[in-house]
Amino acid sequence: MQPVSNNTGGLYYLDAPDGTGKKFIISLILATIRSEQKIELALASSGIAPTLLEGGRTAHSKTVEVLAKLIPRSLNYSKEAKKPKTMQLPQRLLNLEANLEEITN
Ligand SMILES: Nc1ncnc2c1ncn2[C@@H]1O[C@H](COP(=O)(O)OP(=O)(O)OP(=O)(O)O)[C@@H](O)[C@H]1O
Repeated sequence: MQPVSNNTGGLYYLDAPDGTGKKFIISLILATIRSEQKIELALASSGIAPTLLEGGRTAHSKTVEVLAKLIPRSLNYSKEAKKPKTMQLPQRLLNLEANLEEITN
């Protein structure tokens, strides 16, 4: 939770044998972030994984479209400074099914 609290972000890979609590720990992370009224998107590349978590979504072109709309709207431009004053982005884009190839590329 430290990278979320400190807004530092990061890439973390959770790998463990079947039935050892991966979904359990991800659900806890999701619930904790959402309880702080922060934005969390849980994404997966295939159909079944996102259905296992609260608010999970399949990461496909529709998701990218939604993000593209969401990001400019979340910018609050200062007319004088001509640069973004505040930017509210999801605290975490949680990819539920990243494989090693996707991570290393
Ligand atoms: N820390 C925990 N305390 C109590 N129960 C737990 C804990 N972690 C996991 N469990 C329970 O163990 C079972 C398996 O956990 P979970 O489904 O999260 O594992 P998984 O690693 O995601 O499984 P899979 O690899 O099959 O998808 C669930 O019934 C879950 O509620």
